[in-house]
Amino acid sequence: MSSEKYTSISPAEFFKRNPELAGFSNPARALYQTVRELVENALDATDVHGILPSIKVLIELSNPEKQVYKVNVEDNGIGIPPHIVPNAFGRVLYSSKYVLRQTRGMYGLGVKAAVLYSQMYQDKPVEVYTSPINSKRIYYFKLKIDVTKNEPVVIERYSVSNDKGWHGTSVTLYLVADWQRAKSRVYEYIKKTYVVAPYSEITFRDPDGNVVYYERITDKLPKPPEEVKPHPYGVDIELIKYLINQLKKPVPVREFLINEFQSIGDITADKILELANITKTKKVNNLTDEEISRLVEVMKKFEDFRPPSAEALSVIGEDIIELSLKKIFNPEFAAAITRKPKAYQGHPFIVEAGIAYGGAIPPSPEPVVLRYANKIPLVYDEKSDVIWKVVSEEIDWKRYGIEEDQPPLVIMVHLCSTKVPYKSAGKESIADVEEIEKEIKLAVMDVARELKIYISEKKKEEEAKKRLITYLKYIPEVSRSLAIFMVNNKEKLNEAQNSLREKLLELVLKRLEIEDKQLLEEIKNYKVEEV
Ligand SMILES: Nc1ncnc2c1ncn2[C@@H]1O[C@H](COP(=O)(O)OP(=O)(O)OP(=O)(O)O)[C@@H](O)[C@H]1O
Repeated sequence: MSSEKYTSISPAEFFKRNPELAGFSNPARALYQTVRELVENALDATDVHGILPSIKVLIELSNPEKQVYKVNVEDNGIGIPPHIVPNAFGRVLYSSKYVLRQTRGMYGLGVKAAVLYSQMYQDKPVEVYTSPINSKRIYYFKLKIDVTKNEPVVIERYSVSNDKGWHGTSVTLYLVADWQRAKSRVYEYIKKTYVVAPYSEITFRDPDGNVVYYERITDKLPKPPEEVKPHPYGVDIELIKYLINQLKKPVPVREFLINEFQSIGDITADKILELANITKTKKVNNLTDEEISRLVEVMKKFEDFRPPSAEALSVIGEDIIELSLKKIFNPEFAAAITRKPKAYQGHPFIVEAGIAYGGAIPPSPEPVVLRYANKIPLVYDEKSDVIWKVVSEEIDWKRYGIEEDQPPLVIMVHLCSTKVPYKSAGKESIADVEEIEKEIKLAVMDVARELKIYISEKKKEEEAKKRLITYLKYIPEVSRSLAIFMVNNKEKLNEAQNSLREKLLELVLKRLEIEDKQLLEEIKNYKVEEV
């Protein structure tokens, strides 16, 4: 007889048992991941809603004996309505981001995974202060998660008057962590976050008391993403059933298609229903399972839909990428490209790429690859990411004029989508979806071509300079001989010699088509005295 025991566990219990799936695999990574989840929520509560972010991050050693660290992140975002707070922080898989709009968050897990990790090894609850926009009160909550029930347990709550009109959220978590091992990743994460959001102001105080302040360098916020309806290419049977269940009252299937999906108008709805052999006027609640299945099949194969709307996406933009690359790496060359929107399985996506070369970039056997997804810098698991695969395996850099064994090269790639295909809930690497891989390759090739032009022009200039220097060496001697030949008056000899020098120099420069103004100046100054 079998002695197997069958039980079910709650989502909270599942992530408590498997914290590594959410990125909490050890005390160092847990600290990094906590900062990340809080900062991402802070940014989602600001830039996505058209607010210029001001974010404060603080990490402090709270109990040296047990290595308990306090992490506090405060934002000036939209705040959280008080009746939502307990679930937002205490119920795994509860989110405001299960809609079709590009946000950093998408699973409804991040901050709860941090709370779960926090309460596993120390006893202080999570603390939240929040005030929604225009709220007259600031609300305070202290809570934990009941892991078995996947429910918040509110330990303390109160509210105070919001005299100064503050809005935003401040979250404090305590966790057993390893700052020394997390340090470089936390710094890297904050810096890379700021790089693609230079419209933010970020203050970071670390446990050693060091304060870094990233000032806002532009007030220009990227266009916030808009919520969109699902695209028919992304449809499945369960989605149709879900959308039908969400309706306040049953409507005819034709109206349902037009109202609930993007890219379906009167004519397209008629065509789809004809192909699926469903009566237009049939109410959706009367559709059989077989009819829904036929409808899905037709929608997936229908070729005349417009591609998914890119309104739901918010890119970083070529200007900001180029500016940031120049600011951080101080290269001799930088370029960026934002490609046109594309789609995979009904999800719109855009790939952006940037390249920086030379200057202060140190030579390295492998290029430095900066990976971003929905404006989140991806810091861990580089080698398992499709971006790495494209940059290191699919591009033949020699074809783009890079001949060094250790090129001073930085490649930046940003994927934005309403659905980023992460490999795990820790959101550190992107899966190799064919359409996305192809776009990444095209984007990197676009910027690499610009680099190729730059390198080949630079080479031409350098060769010309070398030739020129050879010619220049002969100019004084040639002009002296010619001058002796031309004038017999000793007093005029110098004058003639100088004028011949000038003319010969001009001729050589013209013949070599030197156009680089700086180089020209250098050569003119270099001329006679040094030769
Ligand atoms: N600082 C904040 N300001 C406003 N709302 C917040 C803030 N932090 C959390 N929330 C709300 O709490 C919800 C849950 O956050 P959580 O980090 O658990 O998941 P998520 O951000 O939705 O998705 P993901 O798991 O992918 O990060 C968010 O969807 C948001 O509505």
